[in-house]
Amino acid sequence: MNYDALSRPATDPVTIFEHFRGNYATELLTAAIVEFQLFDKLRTPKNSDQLRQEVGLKPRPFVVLTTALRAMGLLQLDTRGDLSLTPLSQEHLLPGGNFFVGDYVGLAAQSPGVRAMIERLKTNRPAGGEDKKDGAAFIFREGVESAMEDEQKARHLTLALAGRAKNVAPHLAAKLDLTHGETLLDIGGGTGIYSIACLQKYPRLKAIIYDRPEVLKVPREMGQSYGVAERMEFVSGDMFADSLPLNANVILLSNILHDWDVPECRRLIANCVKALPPNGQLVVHDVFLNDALDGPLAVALYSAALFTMTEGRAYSVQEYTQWMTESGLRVKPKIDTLIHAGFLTGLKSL
Ligand SMILES: C[S@@+](CC[C@H](N)C(=O)[O-])C[C@H]1O[C@@H](n2cnc3c(N)ncnc32)[C@H](O)[C@@H]1O
Repeated sequence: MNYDALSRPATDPVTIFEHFRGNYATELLTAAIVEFQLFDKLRTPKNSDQLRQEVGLKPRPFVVLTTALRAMGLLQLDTRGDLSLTPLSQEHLLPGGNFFVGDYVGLAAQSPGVRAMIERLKTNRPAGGEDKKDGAAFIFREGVESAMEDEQKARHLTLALAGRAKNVAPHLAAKLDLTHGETLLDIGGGTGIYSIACLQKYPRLKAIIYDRPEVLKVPREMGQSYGVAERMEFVSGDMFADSLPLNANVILLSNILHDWDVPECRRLIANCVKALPPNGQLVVHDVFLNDALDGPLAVALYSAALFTMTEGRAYSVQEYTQWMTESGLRVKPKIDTLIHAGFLTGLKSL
């Protein structure tokens, strides 16, 4: 009997993900206090870019750190771009204050997680990316040591994502209207579970799973188990360097753009739009920070996880909409799926 990718979990696993990512709050807060003395440097409000240069961080780590601290209610940003302390951080995180708790938080300063986070923030490089032993998880591009090129590691990492995908895919398939979808190109498709759910919902739909060669071994097996293999195609390539298949009228980027920095996101969106026919759709399925980049806290902490593992972070609807619009797409309002995720659909004009 075939597996069913459309049945939903009876309970919402979101809190498990939130507990699991809680360590990033400890790591970022401790790094801000102990390593960067960020609160001390903000005794008077300071332009955000000036503070960034003072602490010596590149834009991506600085955004990840300050987004989380703003989501924790410890920093605020005004309309001129000045960062300042909140009453909470003023009272408890300024050295010398009667109710200062920074030394207490500093007890975690030598923990391996905090040290690793400080290293990532300072270097702006993903864990394993320069390391021939491990390789970076989930990302491949020329010049980065990637775990996705190793059969066992690629399988392990890809199957680990299946746990999340099986919960979320039924929600995506229920809300993504593919009535006019003929072929869905799932770029960086991993297990292919999102496509498989759509194939089960839409019996005439076909799907192309595009990924690295070692990863593609997994969705080939999944297609058989879920009984949709005859409508699946598998194409290996480098989504940045190689041309994308041209025979799809819907392209899905599920949990892809959050792995990359802004220039790569813009490039990939532009490449997808080029590969689509007129009236084709680009679907960006991901997590979303709010447009002010000060929350929600759960997404800000997930952004830290993405930051340490990949070259990306979480982005806002406004950021994605800007990149999609500049590539010529008309973007529809976000629709939520599960576990802080949702999708934006961009329509290519005729
Ligand atoms: C975070 S996973 C997302 C998997 C799946 N779409 C999901 O939502 O669970 C990122 C995927 O992108 C693939 N990938 C990374 N860099 C790539 C590249 N340059 N070309 C093609 N695929 C790539 C990885 O192998 C991995 O399967």
